[in-house]
Formats: sequence, structure tokens, C-alpha cells
Amino acid sequence: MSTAPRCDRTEAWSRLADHHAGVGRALDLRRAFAADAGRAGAFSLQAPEVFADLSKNLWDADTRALLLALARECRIEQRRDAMLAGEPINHTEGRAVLHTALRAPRGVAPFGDEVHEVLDCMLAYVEQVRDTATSGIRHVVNIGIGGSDLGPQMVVPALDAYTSPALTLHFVSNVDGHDIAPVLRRLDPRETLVIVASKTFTTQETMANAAVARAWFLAGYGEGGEAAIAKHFAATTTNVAAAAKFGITTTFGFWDWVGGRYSLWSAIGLPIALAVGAENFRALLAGAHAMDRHFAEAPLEANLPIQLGLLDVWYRNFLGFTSRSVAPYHQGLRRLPAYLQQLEMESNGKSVDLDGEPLPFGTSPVVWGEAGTNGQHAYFQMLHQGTDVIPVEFVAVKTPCYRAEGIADLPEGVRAGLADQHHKLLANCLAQSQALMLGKSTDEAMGESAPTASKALDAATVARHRTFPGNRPSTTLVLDQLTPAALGALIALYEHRVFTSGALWRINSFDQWGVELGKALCNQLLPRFATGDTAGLDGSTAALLDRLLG
Ligand SMILES: O=P(O)(O)OC[C@H]1O[C@](O)(CO)[C@@H](O)[C@@H]1O
Repeated sequence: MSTAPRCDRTEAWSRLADHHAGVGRALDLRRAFAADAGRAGAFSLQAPEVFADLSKNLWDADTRALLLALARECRIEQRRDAMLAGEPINHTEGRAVLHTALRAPRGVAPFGDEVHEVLDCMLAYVEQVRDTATSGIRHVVNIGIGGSDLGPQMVVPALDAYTSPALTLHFVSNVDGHDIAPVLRRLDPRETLVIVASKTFTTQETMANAAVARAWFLAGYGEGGEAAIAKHFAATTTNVAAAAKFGITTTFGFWDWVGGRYSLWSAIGLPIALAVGAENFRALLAGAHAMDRHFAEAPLEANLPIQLGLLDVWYRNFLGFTSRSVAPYHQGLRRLPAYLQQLEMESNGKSVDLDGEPLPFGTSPVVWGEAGTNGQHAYFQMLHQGTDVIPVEFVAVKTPCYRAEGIADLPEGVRAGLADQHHKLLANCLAQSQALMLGKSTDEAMGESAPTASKALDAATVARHRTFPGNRPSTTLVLDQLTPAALGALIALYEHRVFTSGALWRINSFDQWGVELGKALCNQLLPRFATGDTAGLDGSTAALLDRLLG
């Protein structure tokens, strides 16, 4: 276990506290930009595939220098290297954390051969299935939850431009039958491949859905159904024996050193590879690997994941911000906030350090968001004028990319309309970060006409309602295009950023004991749904059970 100090026990932490008490908490972005024409450049970083404008954040050169000193005192580089070398840094489960090995070129990483054997095998299978004229498969249903669902569910629409029109992907995760029933209702078992994705192959939701899918398949397939399961079901799991017991013979394995929320690069990525093909899946891995190299090799001053992680610590522990909103201005990235919720909140939602000592400071922020511009018409009101300051992370993509067969045939007028929409999208993205920062003073509001304001109110009252405090921080990440490589790099960037804040907080970012209690209580409650027995339950749970069964 790392002996590196916890962030709050370092000299840099005390210096940051002093800095915060002085200029650090009073930084005004408008004044900072006015005083420094070079601020945008000084606080921008280029990492592989991802450019980051960090200049609209509430920090200055001193803040950044102190945060970098904090990172060094917490031995961030040694801790990173320990992870990359395969040391068992997930000490509560005695496991290494080696998702980076899944995207390293052959021969480079620990376990490289084994990883590439499975990858080659999986991608050969992918190409067979994608030859739909021969395979007869037109639909793929991925059954999995959490890390066995969110990654593929986020990546497949993001890479829509690269997907095959011959295969349609469906995702089922919830134990609620309202998830699987509408999916299966529309499908023909003879044209369907069901993937049962579960690291453990014991997860209640996934096992229940897999059993329903199996029953649906056998009922719909008719004669020869049992034998056809070999062709129409595949499993992605570390528990190959359990998959075999379920009756699945096509299995792609992975290893206990791949955390569920870090697993889209492993066999759990099978639905992604089926959607975009082997070459594009390899490009996704290569993009992530490029970001891994950046994380491993760039000096801290130029290291984007580390700087993002440091900003997260600054915001959470010094400025007291409890949440961060993610606004991808690309409809294909609409599931990115949900994906990041698991990545960050399951990793860093911890309240004891590596030694099990309670932490005296906050850890994971709430991560939430929605694709722009949709979020603007929902919760951005609160971001601009609410009482809480919530840093926003914008993701913008310079060049749009549509699935060729859909767009090339479209009339010129439609294509011109799409190009115009893209500029509107990007203008909205920039305008939101500008508005958050610039705000609008009451005097400015007084000077403007407000034709829709009630005539019953005096001008000063109306102006106070139309005032924006401004000085609200944001980061803007820019990708040139949402290619498989760019998406791989973006996801890896987030993984390493979560590692960085977790390492400074000296927590184990790679276990998830917090999900266990609810699972155990659910298993205790379940038999009561058959018997109606409420004996020994707390009053609320007993009354709710009665109501649900009555
Ligand atoms: O892949 P499995 O084993 O079905 O687990 C699914 C998910 O359940 C969790 O264990 C808890 O939510 C996640 O960490 C994991 O991604």
C-alpha cells in the first residue's frame, strides 16, 4: 500500500489554504482576462486528440503552482507508475488496476500477450458476425449493467458515423421488465445475437434479463433452439465457468484487474466492436493508449489529466463546490454524463483513506449533465442564476461527421442546413461559457430594455431579476472530430483525472463496497414478496411492502 501522504497532511496543502484565504477565493475571471492578454494561452493544454481551455477556471498561476507542488508532495508520479506497472493498488481487493494494459500495443504492457490473444479472437468473431449475409445476425442485444453497460452504451451512439447500418445494437440493463420487454418484442430470435456481459456473472439484474432472453429465444426459435444458443448467445466475463453453466459456449474472458467501470476496453467492448468493426475498435484502443502515454510521460505542468484532477481537488476542498456539470455539445455524447457518473462517483465516492481512517474533507463531487443545447433549456437557469456555483465542463467537436450512407444522398439544401446547425451548436457552447463568466450586472440590466417584463414592476426590481453574478467557472474540451481515436483519448483522460484526485485524497478509487449493503438487503427482502411476511422490518419498510403487495 502506498505510503504517500494524504493531501491534507502536506505542506503544500497549508500553503494552498493560505493562498485560498488570500487571493485564491477572490479571483475574478473578468479582471484576470483584462489584466492578462495571454491568460487563454497560459491556461490551455494540448493532449493527444484533446485540447483543453482551462483559462475560465477560478485559479491563477500561483494556485496552479501550489497544486502542482501538492501533487508532487503526494507523490502522484510514483502512484501513477505503480498503477501502470501492475502493483496491487486496489489493496482492499488485493488486485492490480491495469485497464491501461488492455489498450497497450502488443508486447508493451504487463499481460500483453494474453490481452492480445483474447482481443484477436474477439475481433475475428466480430468480423464473422458483421458479415451479416452469412451470419444472418441483424440485431445485437447487450445485457449488462453498470460498467458492463454504460461504456458500450455511451460509445456506440458516439461513434454512430462509424457503425454498420446492417447491425442494430440494443442495450438492456435494468432488472425492470419494462427495459427488456420492448426490446425483445421487436426482434426475431433467428436474427438476434444476445451478449450477456457481466464481470462476475452473478449480478442480479443481468442474470434475470439473461434468463428472460433465453426463454424468449427458445420460445421464438422453435425446434433446434437449444442447439442454436451456441450461435445466438455470447458472454463477456471473468467467470467463464458460470457462463458455461448458463449454457453459453461463446465466451470472451477478461481479468480481475479490470475494474467494471474501466472495462469497455476489454471483452466488455464486444458490442462496440460489433457496431464499428475491428479496425475502429483498435483505433479506440490506440487513442486511449496515446492518452495513457501522455499521462505517464508529460511533465506535470503539461499533463492534462493531472491538471484536471488538481482543479477538481481545488474546487472540492478549497472552493467548496459539491458538483460538476458535464455538457457535451455533441448529441452522440449524450450518455457521457451517465458514464462519467459511474466512473467518478463509484471510484471516488469514498469517506475513508487507504488506512481506513475517516476523511476530514470532501471527495467525489456529484457529476451530472446533459447534451447541449438540451441542457440549456432545462437546468442552465440554475447554473447562471442559482445560489450554488457549479463548474461546467463543455465538450465541443470542431467538425461534425455523419454516417455516410445517410448524408451523402441528401439534397444539397439539407446538407447546408446541417452545416448551419453545427455552427449554431458551437456558438451556443461558447456563448454559455461566456455568459457564465461574464454575467450581467444590475446596472447593465437596468440599461437594457426588457419588453417581456411585467409593466407592474419598477425597472430596478426587473433589473435585479435579470442580473447574472458571472465569474462562474468552466472548462472547454475540444476535439477535432469524434473519431474512435479521439473518443478513446477522451475517455482515458477522464479515467486518469479521476485517478489523480483519488490519489491526492489517498482513497482507493478501485473498489466499490458502497454498493454491497443494498444488494444484501434486497436479497433478504425478496423472499418476503412471496410470503408477505413483514416481521422484524422497520415500520416504513413494512408499510411499503404491505402497500406494494396489497
Ligand atoms: O459486470 P458485473 O459483475 O455484472 O457488475 C456490474 C456492475 O456492478 C457493480 O459491481 C456495482 O454497481 C459495478 O461496479 C459493476 O460495473
